[in-house]
Amino acid sequence: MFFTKKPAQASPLRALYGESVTLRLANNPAMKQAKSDMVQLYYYPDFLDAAQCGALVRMIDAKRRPSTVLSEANADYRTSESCDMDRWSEDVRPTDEAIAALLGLDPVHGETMQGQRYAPGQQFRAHNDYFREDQPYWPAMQASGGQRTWTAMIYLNEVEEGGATWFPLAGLRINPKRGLLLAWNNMNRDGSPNEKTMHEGVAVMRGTKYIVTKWFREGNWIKQ
Ligand SMILES: O=C(O)CCC(=O)C(=O)O
Ligand SMILES: [Fe+2]
Repeated sequence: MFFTKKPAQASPLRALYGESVTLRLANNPAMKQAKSDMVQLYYYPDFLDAAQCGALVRMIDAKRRPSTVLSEANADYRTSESCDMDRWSEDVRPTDEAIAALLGLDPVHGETMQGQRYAPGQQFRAHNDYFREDQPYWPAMQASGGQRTWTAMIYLNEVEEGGATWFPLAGLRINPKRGLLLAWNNMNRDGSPNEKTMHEGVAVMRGTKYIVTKWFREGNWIKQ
């Protein structure tokens, strides 16, 4: 008997999210697309101002705890500290809703925004944000809204050295800049997972890196 790896599945629903968000971003003059045939990645400089970034940094500092991952056993895989940002709080909600509106997605698809803090030496090793449907965690993810489609992240400060977000397979490397938002499609045009979206939060060398990340699901994260 042979066990073969199941080929990545195309999905009309995920393809539709790819297409609708792409159209929306293409019509936003503040949004710039990275030059890559492999990954659909967009930049929006100064999406948040200094005061908004500062408020989020203070919240992360107040609530941070060691980060977790779904399946990598390796202890140094994600060494940053994270926290969930309360989407109903008056300090989080406007940013949370602004990100969803920017992408043209209903906020119910958005997971709880995560704050992350990286001290010198801390990193988030190469990974894909989408879920692997052959993993034991998948049924639980399916029940909480299914596959991740788009990722949005915002750098909340400048880092003295290190801390880039690196997409080694797509040849893209983005340096942290306060207020800069990145958004990328984790899927291919046909809605299958795009392996070329593999990325890494490169170790910080000097300074501290603060970001917020928001992952969008194909289904509803918030149950109505
Ligand atoms: O820290 C970074 O630059 C990347 C963070 C990241 O990949 C994530 O939060 O999914
Ligand atoms: Fe990621």
